[in-house]
Amino acid sequence: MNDFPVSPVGVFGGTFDPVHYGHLRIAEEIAELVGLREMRFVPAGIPRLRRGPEASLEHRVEMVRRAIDGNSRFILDEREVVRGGVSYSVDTLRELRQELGKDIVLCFVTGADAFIRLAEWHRWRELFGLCHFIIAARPGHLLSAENRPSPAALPQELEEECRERWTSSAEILKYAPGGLIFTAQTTLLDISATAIRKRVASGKSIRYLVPESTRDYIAANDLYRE
Ligand SMILES: Nc1ncnc2c1ncn2[C@@H]1O[C@H](COP(=O)(O)OP(=O)(O)OP(=O)(O)O)[C@@H](O)[C@H]1O
Ligand SMILES: O=C(O)c1ccc[n+]([C@@H]2O[C@H](COP(=O)([O-])O)[C@@H](O)[C@H]2O)c1
Repeated sequence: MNDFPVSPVGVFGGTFDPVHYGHLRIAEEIAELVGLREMRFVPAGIPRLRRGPEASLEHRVEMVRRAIDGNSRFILDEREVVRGGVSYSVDTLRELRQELGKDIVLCFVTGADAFIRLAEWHRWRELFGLCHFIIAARPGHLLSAENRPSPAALPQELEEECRERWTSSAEILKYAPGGLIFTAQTTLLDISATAIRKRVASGKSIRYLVPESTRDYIAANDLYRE
């Protein structure tokens, strides 16, 4: 426990194939709501538990770099692509804790769809010793009346591990380096990278789903065309 509030650091891991306004908007709202001193966008090298990605690592990183440019709280953290190979969040969080210190508050951001699969992650129980989780609702993965993923959506071992960790107070997160789970009431945006890739492949517009920098980059590099 920290004796005084510590301004947390957000860690937003993703495949970002490509980054879109769903990511950017929840990152902005969570940074504001939780009072993050920074939000680190961490593009995955080779992501676990999914096929792909379609765009190369360099392209995905570059799209994130351009999309967050100009937001002083948003930072590109390239450690997973530099590390190479399959990306394990436990390695990333361990490194960050070592660099930033044992008292720093780390908040790992996930959409509800990603969180319900947490028990499939590498050394997943260790994650709670390293960070808090901030869950963003996502259309199709709505939250229960208690503002959590419905217990029925969580596998039993995850539900049990989470049971004593839920908090409805963003303020309380600042007093412990990790171990709690908070659901953020962010704007529901039905935007996914899958739908964006499909739209590009079929020659449809992606304007207003992604920043203009991302749209320009995809066009200039001929990404996601079949
Ligand atoms: N529209 C959204 N609302 C809330 N969370 C989101 C949204 N889009 C992505 N996320 C979350 O952001 C993180 C990174 O997402 P990712 O880069 O895989 O994008 P995606 O749109 O889910 O991609 P794909 O469609 O390729 O699976 C995940 O935790 C995911 O749940
Ligand atoms: O560490 C793991 O085993 C692990 C398994 C699946 C996903 N993750 C992380 O979760 C984040 C979101 O993943 P994704 O596939 O939804 O883009 C991203 O940072 C991934 O590296 C991590």
